[in-house]
Amino acid sequence: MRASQEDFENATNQVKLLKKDPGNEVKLKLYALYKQATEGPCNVPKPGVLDFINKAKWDAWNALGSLPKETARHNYVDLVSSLSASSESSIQVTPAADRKQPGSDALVVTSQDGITTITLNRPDKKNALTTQMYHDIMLALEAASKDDSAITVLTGNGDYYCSGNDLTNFTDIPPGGVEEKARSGAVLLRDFVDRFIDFPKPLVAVVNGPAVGISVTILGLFDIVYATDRATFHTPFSHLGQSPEGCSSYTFPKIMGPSKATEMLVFGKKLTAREACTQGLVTEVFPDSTFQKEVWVRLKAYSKLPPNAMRISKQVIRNTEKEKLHAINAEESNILRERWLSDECMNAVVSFLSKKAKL
Ligand SMILES: CCCCCCCCCCC/C=C/C(=O)SCCNC(=O)CCNC(=O)[C@H](O)C(C)(C)COP(=O)(O)OP(=O)(O)OC[C@H]1O[C@@H](n2cnc3c(N)ncnc32)[C@H](O)[C@@H]1OP(=O)(O)O
Repeated sequence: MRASQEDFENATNQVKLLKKDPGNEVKLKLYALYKQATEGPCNVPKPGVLDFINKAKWDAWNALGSLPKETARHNYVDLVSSLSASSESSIQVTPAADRKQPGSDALVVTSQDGITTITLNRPDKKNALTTQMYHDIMLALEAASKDDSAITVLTGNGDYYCSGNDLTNFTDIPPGGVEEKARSGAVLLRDFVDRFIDFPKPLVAVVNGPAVGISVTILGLFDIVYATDRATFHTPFSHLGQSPEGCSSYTFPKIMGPSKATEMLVFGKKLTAREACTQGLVTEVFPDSTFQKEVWVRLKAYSKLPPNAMRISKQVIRNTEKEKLHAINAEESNILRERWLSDECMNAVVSFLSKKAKL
């Protein structure tokens, strides 16, 4: 049965209500079908190669060739209804019954033995952080701060801990354009980092493999960092035309001294786990073969200590710096907002997305 104009209009409204970001590939498909359904075959000039967002949109629309408007309308309605059926948050929570239930599984939260564990779960993308995941991590931290666990852990599934910001986050441009995107990205970054600054209980990173970008910089806000000897720590901000975040412009010089911090944050020097431990960013390194076993035995023992005493002691250690950290976070986020609009940053993202460059 063909979709009516009314079905089509309902579907365009339904898209705005999707709870889960369907991802850039699907959004491009929706865009292309919408344009084809309303305007027919692609009829605008091809954008320049550096205008990669509009070029991706143009490519998607142009790829539909001479598909009839009616068929495009029908395919659009079908696609939206399949998305609505599966639209939930990307946070998966087990076994605590009172938490939000899963739709997809990019983030898994478990609570056991007095430990709430937040696991990045996109191993095929090296646990790169999508916009949805930033939001879900904030929700998970909020819930963990109030649950009855004593300790909260962040870790990754698969061979990577986290490859940092998902670079395809840059391709999803709102109607307000790139300036609007950079503005909302900076707000998201600031909110995200604020949650780590304010987190009230002992926060532990279990670094199960290489860590990149923001997953490294926020380590300065964790109370303990355990790493496998396979882990590396890489902040290639200059390579990406970007600048440090996660309060690392303050925490790294404080932890390792300004010149070692400069090697990492300005020159993008990648540290091994042992180097990171020597420099104080990592608390302890374990052989990969016994990493999980040793770390979890240790954490289970810690989680049996009186939770209120641990919480209060953490706050005594951290609270004196909180105000300063919030100010630094605000400043770093502002500076990054401008960096994201620079040619240096755009070119680096284009290179990665066109598979020309990796770190
Ligand atoms: C204005 C926009 C604002 C947006 C929202 C802002 C929110 C806050 C932002 C905070 C600022 C953060 C900064 C950072 O984190 S900078 C660091 C960014 N990360 C990178 O540059 C890493 C890029 N990835 C790589 O160089 C390599 O993939 C890597 C060395 C990590 C692994 O190489 P390897 O050869 O082992 O594996 P593959 O490259 O084949 O990777 C497997 C698949 O995973 C995809 N992948 C990996 N990392 C990312 C990533 N960061 N973003 C997107 N996709 C990633 C990779 O493309 C492969 O996918 P396919 O199998 O589909 O090809």
